Amino acid sequence: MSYDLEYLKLLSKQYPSVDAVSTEIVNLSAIILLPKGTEHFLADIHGEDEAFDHVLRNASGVVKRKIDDVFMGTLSEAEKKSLATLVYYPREKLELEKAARSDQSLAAWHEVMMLQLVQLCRQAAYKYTRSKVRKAIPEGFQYIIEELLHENEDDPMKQGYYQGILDSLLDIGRAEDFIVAIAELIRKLVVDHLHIIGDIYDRGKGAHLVMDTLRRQHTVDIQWGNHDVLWIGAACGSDVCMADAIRVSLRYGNLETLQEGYGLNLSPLVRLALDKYSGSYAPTFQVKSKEEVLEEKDLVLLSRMQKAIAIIQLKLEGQLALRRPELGLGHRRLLERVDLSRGAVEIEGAWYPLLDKVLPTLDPANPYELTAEERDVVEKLRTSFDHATDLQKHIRFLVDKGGMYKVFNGNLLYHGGIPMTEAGAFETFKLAGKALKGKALLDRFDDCVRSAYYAQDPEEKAQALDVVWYLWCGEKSPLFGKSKMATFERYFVEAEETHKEVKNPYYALREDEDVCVRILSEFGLNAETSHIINGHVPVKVVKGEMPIKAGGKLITIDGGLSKAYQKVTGIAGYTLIFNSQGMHLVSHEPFESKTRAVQEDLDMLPTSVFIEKHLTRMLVGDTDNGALLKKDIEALKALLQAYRDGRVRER
Ligand SMILES: O=P(O)(O)OC[C@H]1O[C@](O)(COP(=O)(O)O)[C@@H](O)[C@@H]1O
Ligand SMILES: [Mn+2]
Repeated sequence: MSYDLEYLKLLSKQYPSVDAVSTEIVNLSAIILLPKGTEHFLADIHGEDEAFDHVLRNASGVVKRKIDDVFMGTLSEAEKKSLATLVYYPREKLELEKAARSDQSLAAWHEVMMLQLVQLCRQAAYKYTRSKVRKAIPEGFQYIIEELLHENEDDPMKQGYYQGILDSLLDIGRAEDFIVAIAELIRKLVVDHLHIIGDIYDRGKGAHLVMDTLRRQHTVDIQWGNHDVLWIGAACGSDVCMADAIRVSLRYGNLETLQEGYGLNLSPLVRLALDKYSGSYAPTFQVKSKEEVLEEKDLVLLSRMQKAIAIIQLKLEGQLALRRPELGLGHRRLLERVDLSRGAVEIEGAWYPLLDKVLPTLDPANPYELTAEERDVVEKLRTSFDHATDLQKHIRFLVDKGGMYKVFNGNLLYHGGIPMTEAGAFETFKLAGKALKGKALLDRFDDCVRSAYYAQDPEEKAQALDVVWYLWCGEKSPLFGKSKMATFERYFVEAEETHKEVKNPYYALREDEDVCVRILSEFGLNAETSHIINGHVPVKVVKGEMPIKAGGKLITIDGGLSKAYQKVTGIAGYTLIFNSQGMHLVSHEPFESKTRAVQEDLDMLPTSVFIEKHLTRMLVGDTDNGALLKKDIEALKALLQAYRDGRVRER
């Protein structure tokens, strides 16, 4: 490859001499020979912050495995568990020990723990360059940790020096801070890159806490799930997305995300609920699966609020279906098919009695029109969403770090599916008058989400926001992919056949290896070595379903990290781990609680489900980043040559 002289001159600003450029060439050439960093894949968190946090802290069992390796035969099982808890939750564990020990015993314990953590950290760091480890060390401890990692405490020449560092940390009261810092470093080193395959948001109470954790994560990418785009739409100005995001939260009694997390003011909705829905309501509006015991009167209020916002959602949804007929959401215009005098609704040609006939805000002549009071509620909620600083920060992060899909180190990651016909062809969908399918369709949807966030032109933004709603619940949405979202039917109709949401043919076809090969090729991947990593539909392990499909080409990792799904999966989530030696899928056992984890050294240790071992170790040079580094090395070599033959002068 030949390089433009101007480009080399520009590069010489960063590497101004033969020495500088040579050092960098040696450095990069060494890096590409190191084993690749470990990638972790998680999906379908659904707001379950404590289980998610634990899985991240214990690196899906990798931390415990490293402890077992390093301290085999030297520590008891109880000691190893206690050390593991210290790595996962250093602050909490330190507090517990402080309360339980005398000063003298505490100091002795600190010293032992510091030593053990350094040994463990060495093991976690061994496959990285010094420079990478240095950058990962928390502020304030760079020098000390680096020294300790690169000294051997058994070397008689260095013993005094090594011990001296630990003693002075104890002496000056910095032992606890040191332990917190090195535990954080260990956790960072074992998860080099995190991939989230969608649905951070939904029914669990802590999506906002998960988002905070993700923002602190050093490298992460997110493939949006349908619940995530619902919140993106809600935060960017779509009132129908906002109404539905609130409705789902209330349905699961999740006020934490709305109120504590984002400080959203729900009082206008409370007033509407009390004013219009103070009578009886169908049991389908009752709060589902709330663990904490709420008082009866609170539950009743939540149900009434849920009903009030559900009606607003159904009206706004009808308006959207009318203003964007091209999205094919006409079948969701159900309020116009409600006959209050008969107390029934017509769905696909059949009449069903309404489970709840108290619809005081419904005007049969204008079924999709909000009443003045409803309009006022929507406006006030909108103001609240627009001004929710933390929500807006989270959504910006979600948009910037997220996408419809990702191609990363030979794998294709997406939440739902690629819309397909029964015959197995990529199904087309028209967006802005253009029929699109496969990768092009996903790319266009991706653009729409970004426009929903960034577009300045109000009409462009409004169009994009309606597409975001479609992504949440549309039949040909790659993130949803079911014939309908039967929200109305679930609330108002008893007949179960109306609740059925028929999945896109993709979900059956993905069992077929040829189909997966075609999908991988569509995204420019070599199907021989690549995998599709999928979420969205919980794997029914209890019914014998396997997460590995299509001869290993597709791995679906929605294992029910969320408690709501554990009945169908029978496990408590999956993590896929992709390190230099291959791919490893593990399943988790249910997580009790952070409190019990800290107090009883309870862990959430995984069971191995599937392993695909590489014949040779995969090196940094074999990764996407490695390919970029190799290009950099070529350019640097050209610069070195240019210095040598005088075309570029050293600075
Ligand atoms: O159990 P609920 O609250 O009615 O929610 C069910 C809804 O959730 C969905 O399953 C969507 O959520 P997922 O993306 O997690 O599957 C819809 O298909 C369905 O209508
Ligand atoms: Mn989903």
